Amino acid sequence: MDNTAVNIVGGGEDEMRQKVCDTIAARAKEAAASRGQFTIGFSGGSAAKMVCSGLRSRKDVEWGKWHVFTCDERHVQLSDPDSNIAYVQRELLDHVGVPSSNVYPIDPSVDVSAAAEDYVAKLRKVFPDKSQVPKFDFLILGMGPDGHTCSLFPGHPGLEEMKRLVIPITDSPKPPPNRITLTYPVLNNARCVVVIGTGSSKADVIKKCLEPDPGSEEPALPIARVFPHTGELIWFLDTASASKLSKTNA
Ligand SMILES: O=C(O)[C@H](O)[C@@H](O)[C@H](O)[C@H](O)COP(=O)(O)O
Repeated sequence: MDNTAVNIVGGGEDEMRQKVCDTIAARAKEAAASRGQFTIGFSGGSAAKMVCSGLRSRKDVEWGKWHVFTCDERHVQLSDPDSNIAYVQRELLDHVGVPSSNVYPIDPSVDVSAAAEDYVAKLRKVFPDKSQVPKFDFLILGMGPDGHTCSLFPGHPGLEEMKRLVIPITDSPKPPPNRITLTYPVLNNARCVVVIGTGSSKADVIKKCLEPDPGSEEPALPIARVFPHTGELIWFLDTASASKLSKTNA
């Protein structure tokens, strides 16, 4: 069953923000009703900007049921402008009622390897069954022009990690170099993954992912390896980032 939906939103950033946030609010309502909580992972960059600004004023969300993680995080102090969770805290969580005990920052006081292990322990507070890979209700992913997502970069050994849930990265080509990131076992176990792609700089990589050259022998790009086993995969693209897709998609 192909569980991928490609939504090309032609109405500009505001319409895209509205559609993405409507999707999040709907999945959050379903999760809260059926499981009593909503577990979500934020990526950094433009996806976080779009989602935080779009969710901040919503009144149809049970914020007390949310558990907020980051799909990847820079290994910096929480006061550092590069901190993904600090951005989400400042731009969204400070404006709504998510309990601080339900927000999971990294521990920047330990080295990046220990921070990855600490993050697994934080995941296990919300997903305690160690026989199961954590199953997030919702993950928000961005992608770079090189096809990276989270802090999983082309050609990086982390792409092959199939056991650890979180790994340290010390050579990120996107600064800063030291990060932690969820791995594919977690990404592909989610109930719903949204990929947000905007701007012409992403057009080539989106074409490669969604309309791959059948004769290509290139390894799949990191964002193209996101394919939830049973969950939904929803791409939200604007017209600029979708501009190289064939007419049947665009
Ligand atoms: O922490 C990070 O750097 C992000 O999680 C990263 O994976 C981001 O999502 C992409 O680099 C796209 O960023 P833009 O959408 O801002 O280009």
